[in-house]
Amino acid sequence: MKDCWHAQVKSVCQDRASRSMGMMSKVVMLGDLYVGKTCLINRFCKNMFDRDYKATIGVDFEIEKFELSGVPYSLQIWDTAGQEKFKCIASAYYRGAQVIITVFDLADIKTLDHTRQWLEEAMKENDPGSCFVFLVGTKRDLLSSAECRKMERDAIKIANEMQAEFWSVSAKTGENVQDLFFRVAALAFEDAILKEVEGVTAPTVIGPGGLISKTMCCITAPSGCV
Ligand SMILES: Nc1nc2c(ncn2[C@@H]2O[C@H](COP(=O)(O)OP(=O)(O)OP(=O)(O)O)[C@@H](O)[C@H]2O)c(=O)[nH]1
Repeated sequence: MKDCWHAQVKSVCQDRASRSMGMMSKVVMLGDLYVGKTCLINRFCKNMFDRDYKATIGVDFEIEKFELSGVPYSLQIWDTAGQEKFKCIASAYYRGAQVIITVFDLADIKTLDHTRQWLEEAMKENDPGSCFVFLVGTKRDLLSSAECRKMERDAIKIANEMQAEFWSVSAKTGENVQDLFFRVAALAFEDAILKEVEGVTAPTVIGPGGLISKTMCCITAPSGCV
């Protein structure tokens, strides 16, 4: 069965690769103003960090291109404004997300409390269970290791409630930023391929993903597949 699943995945990848047919997944970043959403995207997509704050007006997006198992693959990363006055514009872009990243500032506990509300808003526009959810604490560089561990304990509780994967990062130093987005890409890519493989039911939880770089990816079979 596992061999059969691998063969089907391989055939979908080969077919797409031979036809140079790309795949794309939509990622939506949300969270309070000033938590560092734009900086996180800029660190990953442009390897840059800007210490000056420029509020996002409504929404913005970046496309990051990869090649996974020979298949051209892109993440369309939507950066939404945290300011209340732009909420109605930004929420129009929540629909159809494969991945929702709720972002908070590790140095500001109230932004962590607000992540539940942000996720609730995003899930009004998406079907339950249709998205991978990440909870990401930013500005890790501003905290001592002890402060960081304390915040992370609180954040993990909320991540468990949200059924989200928790990551602690810094856009300033770049710590964990690339690993976070590679993990996002691996999960979203596996999910997109699974949906294409006929007769395979997508599992609720997908395994640890594969090793992924901008030029290669190794896909693991879902845990439910024997
Ligand atoms: N020290 C430190 N500062 C950061 C980090 N990430 C962002 N900042 C700073 O935090 C401020 C806000 O960052 P943005 O990325 O603009 O925040 P945002 O969440 O996109 O804000 P809105 O667009 O209003 O929703 C800026 O002054 C950044 O320089 C980080 O990892 N470490």
